[in-house]
Amino acid sequence: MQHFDLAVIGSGSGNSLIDERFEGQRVALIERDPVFGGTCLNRGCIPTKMYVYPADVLSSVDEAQKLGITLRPGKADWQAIRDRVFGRIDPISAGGLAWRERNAHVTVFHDEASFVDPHVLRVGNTEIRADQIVLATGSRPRMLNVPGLAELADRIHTSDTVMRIDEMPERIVILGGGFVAAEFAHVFASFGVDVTMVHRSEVFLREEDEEVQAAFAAQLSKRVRMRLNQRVSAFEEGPAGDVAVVTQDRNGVEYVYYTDLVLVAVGRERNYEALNLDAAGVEYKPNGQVRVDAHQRTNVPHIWALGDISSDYLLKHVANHEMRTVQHNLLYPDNLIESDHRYVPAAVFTQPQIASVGATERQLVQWGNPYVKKVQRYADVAYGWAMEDEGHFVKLLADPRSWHLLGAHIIGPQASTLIQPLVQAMSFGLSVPDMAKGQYWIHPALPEVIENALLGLLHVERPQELEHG
Ligand SMILES: Cc1cc2nc3c(=O)[nH]c(=O)nc-3n(C[C@H](O)[C@H](O)[C@H](O)COP(=O)(O)OP(=O)(O)OC[C@H]3O[C@@H](n4cnc5c(N)ncnc54)[C@H](O)[C@@H]3O)c2cc1C
Ligand SMILES: NC(=O)c1ccc[n+]([C@@H]2O[C@H](COP(=O)([O-])OP(=O)(O)OC[C@H]3O[C@@H](n4cnc5c(N)ncnc54)[C@H](O)[C@@H]3O)[C@@H](O)[C@H]2O)c1
Repeated sequence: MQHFDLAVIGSGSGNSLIDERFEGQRVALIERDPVFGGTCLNRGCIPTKMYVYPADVLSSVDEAQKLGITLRPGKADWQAIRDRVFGRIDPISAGGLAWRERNAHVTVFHDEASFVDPHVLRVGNTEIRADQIVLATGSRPRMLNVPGLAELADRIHTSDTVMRIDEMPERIVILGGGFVAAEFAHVFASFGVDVTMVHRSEVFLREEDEEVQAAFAAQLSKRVRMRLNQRVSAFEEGPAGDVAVVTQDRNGVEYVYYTDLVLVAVGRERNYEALNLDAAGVEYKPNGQVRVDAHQRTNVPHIWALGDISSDYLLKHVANHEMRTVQHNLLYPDNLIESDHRYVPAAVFTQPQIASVGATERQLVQWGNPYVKKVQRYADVAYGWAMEDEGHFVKLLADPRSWHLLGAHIIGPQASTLIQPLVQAMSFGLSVPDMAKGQYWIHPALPEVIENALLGLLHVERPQELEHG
């Protein structure tokens, strides 16, 4: 049996872990997918944003009129966009694998890994032994278990497949109301596709602040049909050889949506089943989330986990952070470090963009935390005037005793960029007055909307009990 110092399962964030500092070790890297490099590179963050950018450019035509310019409505060449995206990504994936296979200290296995015992993995038809094992097996799209799925499978897609289709559909039904649904709704609507979003609950983007949710629904509903509180009950062949998506609302009333293509975007499931975790005694939650401590160590001391398989956050920047924790802890076992999950930001690259970090107002109310809030409109700062902005804002929540930020929520252009100084302030404990007044803010740049939100916080009325404290 081949013996390794380290076995890493999963070539996404797991692959990045194996840097030159592991050159003295014998390392096994195991990947079951013929495509190397994991979700973010091949079917997640990167290709989606490469579709979002042209969607942003195309949809800017709608903004032009109010600025006094006339742009001709554009047209998306699906095949050109698709080929540009994957013409760039596929060689990166293939090149990454080729480079890895040339590493003398790394053996790449192209097979599925499962535990035989805490130190032994079955990899295809062979068994290997490793002193340390890292689980980085990620997640996959959740599929709905609905009649008609198998028969119409060629037209029912997930985020794994929809970006590679040959022709852009005229109509698409998107099932779900989370990040994936929101981003693809923007992409397809901007490309001129007739988009219907069907969601089983009553709000889109359930984790976001309520004011952001409301603004998002109001703005996206101008471009796509949004249907709430409906569950899919069947997929059927439609009269025109299309797909009939049959849904039911909470009162049992049935609806039918005819479409050329369906995108199922109802969340993700962790890739834990094939690992046979019980054979290693590794603890996991009923949904497959592997339990880890702050060092990213499972209950079995030589088995570590990172990224979607174990994290509360299915985000690449979190997977990368956790990867660096595991990397350090493998290299310096006498000086273990912890992952920092205090201020994890997220951005939804839809239109309008959304970004957030920290608590929502709803959470602060639930927790009974005193807070002050300021909602600052883009439209009230100079750059917002230049943009003739409507409906976008920054919402800040702060502790009126310590003046530390508790949450930041942005909906509007460049939200994913504007949030970063707020993440920095929260991470390093910068107070609202210091951040607002202790530095220059470039005039008349868009971050003035953050500056004004911070200054505004200092002027809102504080809860009465604090005035006398
Ligand atoms: C459409 C989409 C858009 C996204 N956009 C963003 C974004 O903009 N920003 C962001 O931060 N995050 C985004 N994400 C989330 C991000 O892609 C993931 O959080 C991240 O890629 C997880 O990385 P990972 O290393 O944990 O897993 P992965 O990258 O999924 O890697 C896991 C690998 O393990 C392999 N594997 C699984 N089981 C086994 C086994 N038993 N044996 C061998 N190999 C196995 C899999 O084949 C896979 O290659 C997006 C996700 C999706 C789906
Ligand atoms: N920009 C980004 O950072 C980005 C982009 C895409 C995805 N992601 C990550 O990937 C994760 C997965 O995205 P997602 O949109 O698939 O999931 P999600 O968890 O964001 O949303 C899933 C939605 O589907 C609904 N749902 C769940 N089960 C259902 C069922 N059986 N029937 C009908 N509806 C159901 C949920 O209510 C929820 O609204 C995100 O949570 C995020 O962490 C990040």
